[in-house]
Amino acid sequence: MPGDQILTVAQVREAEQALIDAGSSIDALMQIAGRGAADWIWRMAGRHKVTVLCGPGNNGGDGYVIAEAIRERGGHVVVVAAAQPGTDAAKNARKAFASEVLGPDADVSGHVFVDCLFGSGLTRPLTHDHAELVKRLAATHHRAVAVDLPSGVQSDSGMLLNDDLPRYDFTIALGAWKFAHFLMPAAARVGELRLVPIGIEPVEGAARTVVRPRVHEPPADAHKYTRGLLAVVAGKMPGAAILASMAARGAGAGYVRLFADRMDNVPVDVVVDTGILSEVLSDDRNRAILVGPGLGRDGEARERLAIALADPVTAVVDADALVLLTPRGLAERAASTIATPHEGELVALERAFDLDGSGTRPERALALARASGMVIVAKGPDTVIAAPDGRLACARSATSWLSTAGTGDVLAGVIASRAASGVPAFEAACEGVWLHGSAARLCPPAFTASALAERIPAALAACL
Ligand SMILES: NC(=O)C1=CN([C@@H]2O[C@H](COP(=O)(O)OP(=O)(O)OC[C@H]3O[C@@H](n4cnc5c(N)ncnc54)[C@H](O)[C@@H]3O)[C@@H](O)[C@H]2O)[C@@H](O)CC1
Ligand SMILES: Nc1ncnc2c1ncn2[C@@H]1O[C@H](COP(=O)(O)OP(=O)(O)O)[C@@H](O)[C@H]1O
Ligand SMILES: [K+]
Repeated sequence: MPGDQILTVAQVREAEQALIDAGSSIDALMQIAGRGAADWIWRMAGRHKVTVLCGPGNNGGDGYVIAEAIRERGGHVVVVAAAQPGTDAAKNARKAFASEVLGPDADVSGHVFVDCLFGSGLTRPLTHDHAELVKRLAATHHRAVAVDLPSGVQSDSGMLLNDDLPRYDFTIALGAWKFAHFLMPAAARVGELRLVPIGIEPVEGAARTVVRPRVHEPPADAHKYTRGLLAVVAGKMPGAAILASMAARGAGAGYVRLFADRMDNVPVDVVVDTGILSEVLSDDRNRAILVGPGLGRDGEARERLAIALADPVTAVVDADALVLLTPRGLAERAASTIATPHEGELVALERAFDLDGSGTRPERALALARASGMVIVAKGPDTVIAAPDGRLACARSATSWLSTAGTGDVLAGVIASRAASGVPAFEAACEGVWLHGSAARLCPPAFTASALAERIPAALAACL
């Protein structure tokens, strides 16, 4: 779906050029983009006052188109020009706006502030005057909407080029998503996201957003083994593996078997095996294995990890196992491996695989995926999933209530369950991330990891 793709500035330019080569024009694309954005703003503002701040480039051009579209509908709209239009398309859009344009010193307030100062063309920090103007207008309006990107944000990295930029209620992406819509720190400022399509074709090799998976009911003749047997390897602190098992039970696998030393404190519907790990794993009905939550980091943990990685099924490697993992430990693996590091574990893995950790989060995740041969789920407020073959996906920011102990164990369990259900590694990782974020939305505030695990089936229900 072209609507899922996330493009770099260079990819957007190339894609827009392809549309122009095929007979369109920048002016025509600006009309489609601006009028599409105006539809969203109209829904938000109705007849309340809208102030559009226009910059010198094509983002400013979009602003004049938006203002004219709202004016034509009878809305109350004011344009503040931070600078004169500099591109031909922006000049044409300015000419077509049939109302007054105010200078940057005008004292304006209103309901909705629309930021069309700079978009993807921003290459350096906003000047002091521009930054102050954006902040002032955001403060004198009830709601703030960024068109394409909040001004002051770097499109490809999500970095903020200025301090102290406003937070927006909405960001309306034009043509395609940009990385800054998903990557921190920008992702914390964009608010709700909307996309206005302008006819951009699918771009080969483009990153994608994590979207709701399509999940099918088990076939009529399904039994627990055909739905997938998942082995969860516990260790020193069995609580984490129990949590992962509980989450896994609700994410599709037919049978979750926990390998642990003890049977106490385990919910009745988690099956525990206290046998010898290599024998538990030699069961050829196993479809996936999860190792790491609560594993510990001693010699026994190392041994359990080695046995798990020797198993010829998809492995999800999390928590302590990520710290113990070495390139040698993966050398013999033929089956897929999915690693789910948070930032600290990502740094440890980069060191283990001799990577310098430079670049944006997607670039780092891709470099690690290529170097290690694993699918990398770089989790955090801006979760990124990368595959060794170059596929890349970014998740929409999930609720920050997820920042509580044990939610990572839940994520690992859900991904492992999707893999056990027969979903290939990269897709299982994306599905797991989506289900995890969606279950979190279904929880009340200050939820616990076990409450999150209990909501996984409700999240799954939305995918049927
Ligand atoms: N190219 C196209 O076909 C379309 C582009 N569209 C819009 O065009 C935007 C990109 O337009 P532009 O490339 O003109 O870029 P912008 O409007 O984002 O920026 C304008 C120009 O300002 C200069 N500049 C960069 N940083 C600056 C700073 N801190 N202070 C002062 N000047 C600075 C740069 O030379 C840049 O090209 C997109 O974000 C989108 O809103 C849409 O209208 C859809 C069609
Ligand atoms: N501020 C945040 N916003 C959104 N999601 C978050 C935030 N902080 C953590 N998360 C998510 O919560 C989970 C935390 O995992 P992790 O750090 O491994 O915690 P734990 O080890 O306690 O289980 C990850 O899925 C991560 O993406
Ligand atoms: K903008």
